[in-house]
Amino acid sequence: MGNIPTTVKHCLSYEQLIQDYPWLGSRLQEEKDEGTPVVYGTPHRKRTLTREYPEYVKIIEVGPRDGLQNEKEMVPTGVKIQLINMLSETGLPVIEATSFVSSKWVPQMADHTEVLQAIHRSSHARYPVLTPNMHGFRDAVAAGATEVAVFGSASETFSRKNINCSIDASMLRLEEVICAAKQQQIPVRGYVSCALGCPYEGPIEPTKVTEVVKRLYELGCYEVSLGDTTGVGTPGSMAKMLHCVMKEVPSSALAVHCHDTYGQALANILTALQCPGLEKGTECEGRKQPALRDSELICCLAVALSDSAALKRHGENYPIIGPHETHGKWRRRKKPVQTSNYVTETGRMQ
Ligand SMILES: CC(C)(COP(=O)([O-])OP(=O)([O-])OC[C@H]1O[C@@H](n2cnc3c(N)ncnc32)[C@H](O)[C@@H]1OP(=O)([O-])[O-])[C@@H](O)C(=O)NCCC(=O)NCCSC(=O)C[C@@](C)(O)CC(=O)[O-]
Repeated sequence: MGNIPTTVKHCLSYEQLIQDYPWLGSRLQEEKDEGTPVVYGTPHRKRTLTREYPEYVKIIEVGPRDGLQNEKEMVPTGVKIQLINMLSETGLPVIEATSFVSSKWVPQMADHTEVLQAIHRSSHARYPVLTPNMHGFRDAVAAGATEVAVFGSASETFSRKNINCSIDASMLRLEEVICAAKQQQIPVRGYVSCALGCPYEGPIEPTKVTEVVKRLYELGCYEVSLGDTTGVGTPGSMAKMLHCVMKEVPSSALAVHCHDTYGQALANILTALQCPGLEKGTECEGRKQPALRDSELICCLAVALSDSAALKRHGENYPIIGPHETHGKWRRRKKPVQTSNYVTETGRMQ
């Protein structure tokens, strides 16, 4: 495997994942041997993992947006279009195409309209775009967006740094966007950044994450993606956070978005995949949730696929795009590799 990073090795080989995280392997083996779910942790931190993995994992490709948004060099519009078209050909069901944010804040996404209008839309895929406010929403709809994503944060400081307003103010903005989208029958996804920690505030309480997720869900997001924005999460903090959020928001409306800054993304995703759904008949905000079985768990796993060789064939010398080092920053690999999978986002469980 040479200098291929851990995450890529994990994507290529489940055995490698188990080798690098032996504790996962032993527990999986225990489960297999005993034929029952494993309960671990001290009594007050008990958590049961499901024995089976979901039968279906929805992959949400976010590379063209989250991957490219902080590239130092401007990625030519044609390359972005080519990348999205190639991703569409892989059969991915959802490809986040671009972002209708301010080009003063994120110059890499300034060509959002050209990108959205020029891509070949596959009939089996959806192409959501980020819209932080009504300005962005209107531009996105005018450019032909048929699905949008709004984003908030569980950290007050991150919210101010990222979108220049408090969490409360952002909810008012997002409510406007969600209402306008509803009127036009445009589905809205939500993101909550810093779900497992903030680069400014450090650890974020799962109850705070839950509060913001619940608000977005109640406003009308059909799915809320829990962002480990700087990749500081661990299987332990992921399990704790999900456990808390799932008490208030049905797992069918949740996704996880794991950055691989510290090589933990796959382990965190594995934890999310093992997380049991709500118990049969659980009351959630007065609505009776459907009974869920392990086999009905649906988890999304967004893997940014980048193929430097393919991009080169199209006349652009773009090295492979790597996992985030800090929020939104992608590490440029010293040497391009042939084809890699970088986990950037995951999850919907149902
Ligand atoms: C949210 C804003 C726009 C507020 O930006 P602001 O400066 O506070 O907005 P404003 O309302 O005061 O407007 C200032 C100027 O921006 C313009 N403007 C206002 N809105 C737009 C718009 N939509 N598109 C284009 N222009 C816009 C507006 O027209 C005005 O123009 P001026 O009159 O000065 O010429 C700004 O802070 C912004 O664009 N931030 C970008 C944030 C961003 O893109 N972050 C990265 C994406 S989030 C993420 O990556 C996390 C995620 C989703 O991946 C999950 C995870 O990893 O955790």
